[in-house]
Amino acid sequence: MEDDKKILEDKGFNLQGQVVFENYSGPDWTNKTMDILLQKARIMCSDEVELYFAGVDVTSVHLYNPRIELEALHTILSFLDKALCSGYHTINGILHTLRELSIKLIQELGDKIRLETIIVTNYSCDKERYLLQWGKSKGVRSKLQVAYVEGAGRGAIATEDLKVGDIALEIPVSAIISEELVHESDMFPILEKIDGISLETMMLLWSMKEKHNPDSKFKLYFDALPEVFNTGLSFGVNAIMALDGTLLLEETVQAKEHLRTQYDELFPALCNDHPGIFPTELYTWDQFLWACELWYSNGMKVMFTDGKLQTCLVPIAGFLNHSLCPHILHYGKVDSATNSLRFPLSRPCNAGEQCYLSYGKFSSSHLVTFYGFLPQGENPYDVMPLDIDATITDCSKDCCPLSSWTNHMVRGTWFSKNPGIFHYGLPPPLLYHFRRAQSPMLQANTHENLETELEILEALRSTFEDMLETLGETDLDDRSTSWDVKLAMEFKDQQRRIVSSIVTSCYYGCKLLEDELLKK
Ligand SMILES: C[S@@+](CC[C@H](N)C(=O)[O-])C[C@H]1O[C@@H](n2cnc3c(N)ncnc32)[C@H](O)[C@@H]1O
Repeated sequence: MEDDKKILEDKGFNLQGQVVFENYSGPDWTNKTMDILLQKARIMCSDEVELYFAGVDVTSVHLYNPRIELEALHTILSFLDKALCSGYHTINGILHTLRELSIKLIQELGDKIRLETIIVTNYSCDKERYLLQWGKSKGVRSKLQVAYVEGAGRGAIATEDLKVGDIALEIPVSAIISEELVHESDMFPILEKIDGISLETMMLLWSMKEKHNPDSKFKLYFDALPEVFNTGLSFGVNAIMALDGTLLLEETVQAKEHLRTQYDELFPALCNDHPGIFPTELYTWDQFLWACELWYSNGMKVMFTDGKLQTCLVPIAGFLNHSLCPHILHYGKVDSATNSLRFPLSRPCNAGEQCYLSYGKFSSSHLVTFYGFLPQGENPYDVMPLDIDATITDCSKDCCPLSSWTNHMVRGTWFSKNPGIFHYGLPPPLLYHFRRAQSPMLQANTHENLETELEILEALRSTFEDMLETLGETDLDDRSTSWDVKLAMEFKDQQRRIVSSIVTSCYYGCKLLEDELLKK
């Protein structure tokens, strides 16, 4: 993030800087102060993708990414809470007023982005209820219940109105499936002798057998797992063919090949050498793939109190679905006071509403491959990497913050607020790269360079038009087919929409430039 820091400093933002409250009087003081705090916090919470698309205009970051807005408001709230706890008594009133305003803004943001959850009523949730009861007996505290929700399997529904900071779910470490279990198992002495095998793979092999163990401590957890996962790793030939023209085709094929190689390295050898511990019928390729999908779609990174980060399966928390602007943003660190994993709310969730988690800042291609779904709403992390030789501008690294980006990408131009001349809704570092490539001595975007601009935009338009052609037309006849073809086609539609937005933006950009040139 060194480059990002540089961009911030160039904009006059000092991340380490103290917040100084000045002139706390006047009717609009609270709103103005909140604006200043938000500008800082948005930048602090921005990731490389947002900073790339914002270019030097980092203050615009929040407009298109509600998740960053939520993180920023949350950062402010934590800062105010800390300040209130540390007892700056003279300004307590001000801090409280700002705190109330942050809570109000978080509430308003939640209302704006609320997703409707349709609960499917004709599904019994017996297995899930048994698991919740088991959890309670193990010390799990939950303000969530499980229901079948349209389009996402099971989901977690708030049983009461939950406020910012409330703990929706608390799981004691003893109810988490972690490495400890594989260490204690009879497989460990065999597995630890295998060269290069990771603890994650050991856990995966352990879970394949434990799933069938009638005496397992986690039996109710395994019983409540889906029989199939329907991720991109299970795509059939037709779905893979439907991905033709997208990068996801190669990604899914490679991911599956990688897993197949891993399986072939272990089996049938382990079953032949240790049939008592690795029974052949439990270690088929299909069951291996099921376990991979389980760990990819349900595994959670957990930081334990000894500082070790492990991928774990967390019963009950595994019912939480993902959202682009979730209720639960910060989780995954075991609380040392309670020795439990807590899931606190970053935005309110009303009783009966589905409570969402963030799985991470993932692109749709990642979510399709490893989780098997496309999130609702516009995903700001849906970026297409561009294979561009960025070394042309490398020599000018220090002159302009835009030159520091070496990996270029695009996303839907609807995320940009600036379709105007010299911007065209396209990422500023990408345009900068092409400008420098065309005319290395270029100092600024001026009307002298209109011809160069036009050449760049025409070249970009032609590249993305070719890409659109490669993606082909939507085949509406295939809509009623299997889940995998449907998902692959929805993904491709989304890719088409992104590319098409870029073509349209280039087209309008060219028009703007032609009009300007006529005026000259
Ligand atoms: C950790 S599990 C969540 C619980 C899951 N729905 C279930 O029934 O077991 C992750 C899986 O839930 C589904 N999922 C999560 N978020 C989703 C969303 N926003 N839309 C559709 N499916 C989602 C995907 O199938 C994903 O692989």
